[in-house]
Amino acid sequence: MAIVLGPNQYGKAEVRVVAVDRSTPQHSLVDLNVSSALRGDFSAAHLTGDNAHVLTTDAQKNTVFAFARDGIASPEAFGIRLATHFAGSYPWISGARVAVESYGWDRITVGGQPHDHAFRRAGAEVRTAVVTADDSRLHVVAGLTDLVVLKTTGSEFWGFPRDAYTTLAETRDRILATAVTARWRYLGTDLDWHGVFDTVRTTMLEAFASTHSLALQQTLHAMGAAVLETVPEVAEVRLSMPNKHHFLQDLSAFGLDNPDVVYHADDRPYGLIEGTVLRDDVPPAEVAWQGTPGFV
Ligand SMILES: O=c1[nH]c(=O)c2[nH]c(=O)[nH]c2[nH]1
Repeated sequence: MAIVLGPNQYGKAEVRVVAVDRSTPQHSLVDLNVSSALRGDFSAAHLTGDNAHVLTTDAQKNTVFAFARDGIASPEAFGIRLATHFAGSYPWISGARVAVESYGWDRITVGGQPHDHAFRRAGAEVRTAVVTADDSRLHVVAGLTDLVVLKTTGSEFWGFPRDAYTTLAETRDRILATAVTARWRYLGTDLDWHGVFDTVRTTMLEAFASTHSLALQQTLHAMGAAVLETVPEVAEVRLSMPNKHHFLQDLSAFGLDNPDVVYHADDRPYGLIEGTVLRDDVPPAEVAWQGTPGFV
């Protein structure tokens, strides 16, 4: 038996960089969490500790800060800049993946006016971009995590088989709530990144709201399909959607009725509905998805 070195990569994870634009009295800020990972011939470092091929993770971190000095146009553009730079930096580096998380900040309003330089975190939702430079091809997968949505009607769930352990009552009207985690792969690498992101996000929200849901699975498909119909630059959409159950609370112990008014929002367990919606005329690009956890 021989022991061989298998696939490997290395980089700096979770570089937290905040860039402030002070070019006008109304400041703006970009708040990112950037992770880089390099692939290539790093066998000597693993086998003998010879670091001649190791572009240090410290230098990777420094590159993130240095590139931020020129401005961070968008998570996608910043990721493309970094991934292209790393992949081209030494002959033995064959590819790079740069993952960017972007945290939103809204202006605080004071007396009804948006403040020039005071902000509050925009909630749990995170915008993401993963750029993979591989064999001189670039792949961009954008997305969002924890877009929490709820509708108070327009959701049914019935017609499921009843085995020995099925107790769930059929319902023709229920609360539907989820925290959308979505990733979508672009066909282009030179797009209006903010504009196309906003279109995808709005399209998913509108599809969630306007689809009369017979199952969260159906809603998931409708959201992905709406994105593909609306945005030709998107090749595939992967969605992970927990079913955040809301159970009608029994108030009879207090002599009260409960005509669909008071619910218990349960946090666990939750149904987890995941799926991919894709065009059938576009070649797959699995390399673009490597390292994206939690998606089928
Ligand atoms: O939309 C739903 N899909 C399911 O698969 C499921 N299973 C369940 O218990 N409730 C629901 N709701």
